[in-house]
Amino acid sequence: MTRSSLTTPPPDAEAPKPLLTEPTALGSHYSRCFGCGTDHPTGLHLNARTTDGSSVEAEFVVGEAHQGAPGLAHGGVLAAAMDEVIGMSIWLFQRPYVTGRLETDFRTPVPVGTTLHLRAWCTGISGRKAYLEAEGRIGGPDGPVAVSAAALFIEVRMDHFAKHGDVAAIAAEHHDFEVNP
Ligand SMILES: CCCCC/C=C\C/C=C\C/C=C\C/C=C\CCCC(=O)SCCNC(=O)CCNC(=O)[C@H](O)C(C)(C)COP(=O)(O)OP(=O)(O)OC[C@H]1O[C@@H](n2cnc3c(N)ncnc32)[C@H](O)[C@@H]1OP(=O)(O)O
Repeated sequence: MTRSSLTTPPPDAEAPKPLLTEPTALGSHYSRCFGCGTDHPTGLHLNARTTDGSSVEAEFVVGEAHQGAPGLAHGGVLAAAMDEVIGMSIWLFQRPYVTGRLETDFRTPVPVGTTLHLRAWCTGISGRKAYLEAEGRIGGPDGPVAVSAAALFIEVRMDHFAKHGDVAAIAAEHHDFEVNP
């Protein structure tokens, strides 16, 4: 993976402490999310889980709706898969983050019909900044890496989503979320 200094953890970065100790299915954080929403008609439908509390695994089956060149996955869709699985891997620590920067390496073409085996993990946290990496392998979980990514996520307050997003949709799905805490 080629990554810039912006997505490389500084020397003072700390490893996050796992909260989950049992294998756990993570589910969708929002039914209409392009990455994980079960109600999204053409989304990625990632169904992620963790086995160790500090990394996430999921599969993405590249469909007709995800093409760029005929018969091949669109690079932006592959980047979205990286973004989503990385977002899930930092959500493991139950603090809200958003993507600040996402760097993606496209190593091999990914044909429609391919199952991409995704994995993401955190390489360090420093203040509000979380440093993360992800990869997508083809042919199996240990197959060749087709796409890889490094990211900088920034911790936000929960009201970030209410302030900038759809409060009614949040209220409908996140009953434990206080719009005006
Ligand atoms: C309750 C309903 C909500 C439910 C969701 C809740 C939680 C999440 C739940 C589940 C998650 C599960 C799955 C994951 C889901 C999705 C994955 C995809 C995630 C996304 O797809 S999310 C959408 C795309 N994302 C954005 O929509 C961000 C837009 N943006 C901003 O909202 C601001 O830009 C923000 C907040 C990032 C920063 O703004 P800010 O004002 O708070 O802070 P500031 O600018 O001071 O930055 C602080 C320090 O970060 C450095 N920094 C910032 N950006 C940088 C960059 N790009 N490169 C290098 N360094 C950067 C600064 O240089 C400074 O560094 P220093 O402290 O050293 O000076």
